[in-house]
Amino acid sequence: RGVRPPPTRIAIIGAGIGGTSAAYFVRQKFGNNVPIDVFEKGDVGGRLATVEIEGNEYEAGGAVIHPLNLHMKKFVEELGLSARPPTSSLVGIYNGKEFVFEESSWFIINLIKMVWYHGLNFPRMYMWVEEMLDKFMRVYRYQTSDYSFTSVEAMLNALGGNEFLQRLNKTVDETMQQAGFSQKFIDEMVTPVMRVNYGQGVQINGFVGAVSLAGTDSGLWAVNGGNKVVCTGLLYASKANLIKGTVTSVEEKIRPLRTGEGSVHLYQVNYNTDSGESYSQYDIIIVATPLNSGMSGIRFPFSVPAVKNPYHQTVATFVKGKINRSFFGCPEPCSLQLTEILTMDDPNLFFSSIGVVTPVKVKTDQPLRDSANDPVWKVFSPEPLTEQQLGLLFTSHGAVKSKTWLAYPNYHPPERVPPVVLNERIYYISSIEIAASAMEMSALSAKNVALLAHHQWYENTDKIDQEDLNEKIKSEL
Ligand SMILES: CC(C)=CCC/C(C)=C/CC/C(C)=C/CSC[C@H](N)C(=O)O
Repeated sequence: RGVRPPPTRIAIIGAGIGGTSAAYFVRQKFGNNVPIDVFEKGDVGGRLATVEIEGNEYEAGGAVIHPLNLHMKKFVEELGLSARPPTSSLVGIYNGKEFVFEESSWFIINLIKMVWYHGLNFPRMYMWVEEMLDKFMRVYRYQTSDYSFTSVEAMLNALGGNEFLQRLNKTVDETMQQAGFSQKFIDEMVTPVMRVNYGQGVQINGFVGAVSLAGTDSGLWAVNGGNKVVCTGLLYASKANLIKGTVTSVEEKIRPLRTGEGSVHLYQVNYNTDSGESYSQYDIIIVATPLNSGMSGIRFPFSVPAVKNPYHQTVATFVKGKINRSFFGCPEPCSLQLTEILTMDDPNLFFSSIGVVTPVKVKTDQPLRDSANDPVWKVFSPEPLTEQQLGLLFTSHGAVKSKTWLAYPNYHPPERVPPVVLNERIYYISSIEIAASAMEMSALSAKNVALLAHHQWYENTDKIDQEDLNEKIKSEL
């Protein structure tokens, strides 16, 4: 049997972090001669977007990266970009009436407060998250050795066995209660973290809950110039062809071979651009945009399971102004120095968090915070803020800009996980988001899909869905 020729053309739908990292990994795997088309109806970067306020740009979507997110780290290094540390903040937790926790600028005071209010819940939480993170890190070894998975479940199982799989079936509330965390700690500390990171409380699944808690680790960072520059960089490095258009449908086409013997099965991507309707044909299609209702609207010649639920709406509103400290129970003159206010679950609260943000570009000649000027605050809320609500949160304000996102899945365990393989040679990167939506999750799903597409094309089955991978890899070393 001869070696199969490479695919004639590969399509990637979506130029967010999933789609652009797929272009990068597909180029690595399939070589320089395969044409890659990337379709994008909006801006390159997708949900990694910025908002401009008075000449500065601020992260409006995916904002933070964990120090152990190795794909994002490598992209930044290889693209010659640089990291920007997040601004230090003083965090307060607000229950709708008063603060249940106020961070101090003194480490020792925070330590005493934490132990006083929550006993050993804090250190235990860090250990709990670190244990999961340790297992999660196995993915990098698997991928470096070219192993791939045909489903999110198979990947999670290879990383953390049944424990990881079970995280998708229970809420983070149940999971943490069963692990012995106090309900007071879950309500006062865990819920606010879920609300700021995923706009939802502790009813989200235990896996995304742990990822969200990893987002409280120290050393988080972002990309200097904006996280979206990783996407433009990856697209450029992959030498893919960007098609600015909306994909409307994918059709299957059977073309008889010229020799008269047999036929080839191709996929036709139909799309609209400013110059009208068009189509192109491909051997492989990678879908890197959520197919959930109200999102992409692409029609396929088959049904896609588990993508019925719409994504969760989150509005990011940027306000340059003076926060109304008396709204938070501290009438002027008020010594409240908090720069990040997270909230507990309270049906009367119209926002989930409010915090000071700094521009995405590090300017050496400008202090990160400038006391002469009002800071820019980012407010997360489920609905756009009304004038009246802005008036409650700010005593005075200048520029206001907002961005409404369908940001991440509505998490409702037990989760129905969408497939990674939608059909023969059609792959779905965004299925990973039901486990957890984060930049690194999309990047690793993209690498998995690039490996899987390559192995399936060249019928390399010994690199797909291998059992006991952790042990197998150890014996290979
Ligand atoms: C399994 C565990 C504990 C971690 C996996 C590693 C990982 C993906 C860490 C990401 C942590 C992080 C930066 C969380 C922030 S939440 C995502 C947020 N919505 C955003 O994208 O900004």
